[in-house]
Amino acid sequence: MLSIISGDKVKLLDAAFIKARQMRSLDLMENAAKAFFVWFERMFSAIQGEIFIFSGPGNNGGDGVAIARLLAESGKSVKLIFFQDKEQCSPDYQANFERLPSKVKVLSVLDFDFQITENDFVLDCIFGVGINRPIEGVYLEAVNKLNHISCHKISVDIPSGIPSDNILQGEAFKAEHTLTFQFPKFSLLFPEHAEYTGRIHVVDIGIPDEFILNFNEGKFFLRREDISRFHKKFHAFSHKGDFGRIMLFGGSVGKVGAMVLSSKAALRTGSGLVHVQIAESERAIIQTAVPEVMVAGAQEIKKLKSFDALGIGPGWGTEVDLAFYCSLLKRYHKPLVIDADGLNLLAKKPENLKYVPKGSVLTPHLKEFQRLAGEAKDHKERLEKARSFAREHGVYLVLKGAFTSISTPQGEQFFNSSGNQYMATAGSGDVLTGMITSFLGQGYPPLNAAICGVFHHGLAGEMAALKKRRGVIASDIIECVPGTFVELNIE
Ligand SMILES: NC(=O)C1=CN([C@@H]2O[C@H](COP(=O)(O)OP(=O)(O)OC[C@H]3O[C@@H](n4cnc5c(N)ncnc54)[C@H](O)[C@@H]3O)[C@@H](O)[C@H]2O)[C@H](O)CC1
Ligand SMILES: [K+]
Repeated sequence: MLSIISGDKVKLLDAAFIKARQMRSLDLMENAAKAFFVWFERMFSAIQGEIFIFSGPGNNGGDGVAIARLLAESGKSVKLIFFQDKEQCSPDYQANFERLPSKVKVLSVLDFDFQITENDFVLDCIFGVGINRPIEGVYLEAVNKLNHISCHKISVDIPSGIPSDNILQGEAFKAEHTLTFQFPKFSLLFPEHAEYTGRIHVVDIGIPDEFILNFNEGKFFLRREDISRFHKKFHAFSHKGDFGRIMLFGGSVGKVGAMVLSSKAALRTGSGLVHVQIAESERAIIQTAVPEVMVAGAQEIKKLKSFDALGIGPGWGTEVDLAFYCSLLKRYHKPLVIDADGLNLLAKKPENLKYVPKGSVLTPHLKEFQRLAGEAKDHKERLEKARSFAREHGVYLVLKGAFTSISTPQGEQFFNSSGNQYMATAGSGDVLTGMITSFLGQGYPPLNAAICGVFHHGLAGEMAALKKRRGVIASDIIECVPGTFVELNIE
């Protein structure tokens, strides 16, 4: 799992690593440039056009100079555009400048005519994590011009202008791809920056994760290779009971589809037995749509404790009897999952939050979270609120969106990397509720259930989008859930 550390710690990390390995900072810059080069060759194998590298005065600019050398040596046509005289640039920038082959054309931004065409590439190496104020003057002018040119655009480490841990003030370079070193910089995960970052790629520059862990501030980035360790292993002698008995509450009149999706998703995630508690009049619908599901009667509701997990909220409506809801929360002492109207009802009467069993998983989207925790001025503040909320109420808070975050009662935050924009479709959240409840019912600790639920849900969305793109609907995501276990090699 990658640790996400703040920009001002990156310098400390580099210094400590260089010292421990007895290497030079220049060598680390070379690693970064090589990592870029390898990625670039893989992504854009048959490039036509020229490569324009815009290099600022710091080490981000230094990366750009080293990249210029590697690309030129591999036969590409490269122009390096600088902003400051060499003497005013960082020592590693200067050292790389000395090593530039003569075939790299070097010119000042003041002399550059910005004649860049569609097939050309612009590499943005103006500022990295060392940016300490909004860009202005020649930098702003160049960024504005580049933002109006149509060509391939790649930011190195972070789009220039965006601070590594804060919301952008002013303007920044708009990239099609951002190749970030070692771990995604925190601000790359903010929705406010989506139009600047383009697709985000993380490349290793040789600093082991365990080393970075020393600088960790409780933020982690979840990738495909991290997921199997959060899974439980089942064996040939496992029986239906081991896969859990769960009960889902929701599906008011006209919204029974939410329960169809949640219950189907739970079954596809591996639940042994799924009961649903829905409006009387809607029973026939669910039993026709999902014959594997059982409808709960008064008996089951009485024996709530015999269920391994509960999922509350999809399509429940806000007319639910609050006394009934509170009695569920009070009578059930194990972690459960709350979504949609289950959350809206808590937002209406926040005093009932105290009845939510500790360790439960709450899965609001941004609007539902706002109802629960109040307005936030930006995503950074929203994530802070999510962290405090999880701590204060002793729950796992899954804040849904791109890079869904999971905040823990201990104050950690995990950011998910799977999924895509096509999952923003009706019922997608109901699917996630079913999946997390299913994992919880299979005996996963709540954090593991949340992590596996969120990652597999996103991966299923990616698989569904391969053939359907914006035509993906929630049922397609469910159909792809079993394939995610195959894809990640989970038994
Ligand atoms: N471990 C790694 O991830 C490595 C990353 N590398 C790269 O180095 C940069 C960070 O380099 P640094 O020199 O600290 O910062 P910058 O290049 O971003 O530039 C700082 C430079 O610019 C001045 N400055 C800051 N803001 C402004 C502004 N708005 N206008 C004008 N000037 C500004 C500041 O005073 C400094 O002089 C990282 O992102 C990676 O790309 C290394 O290559 C190796 C390891
Ligand atoms: K940059």
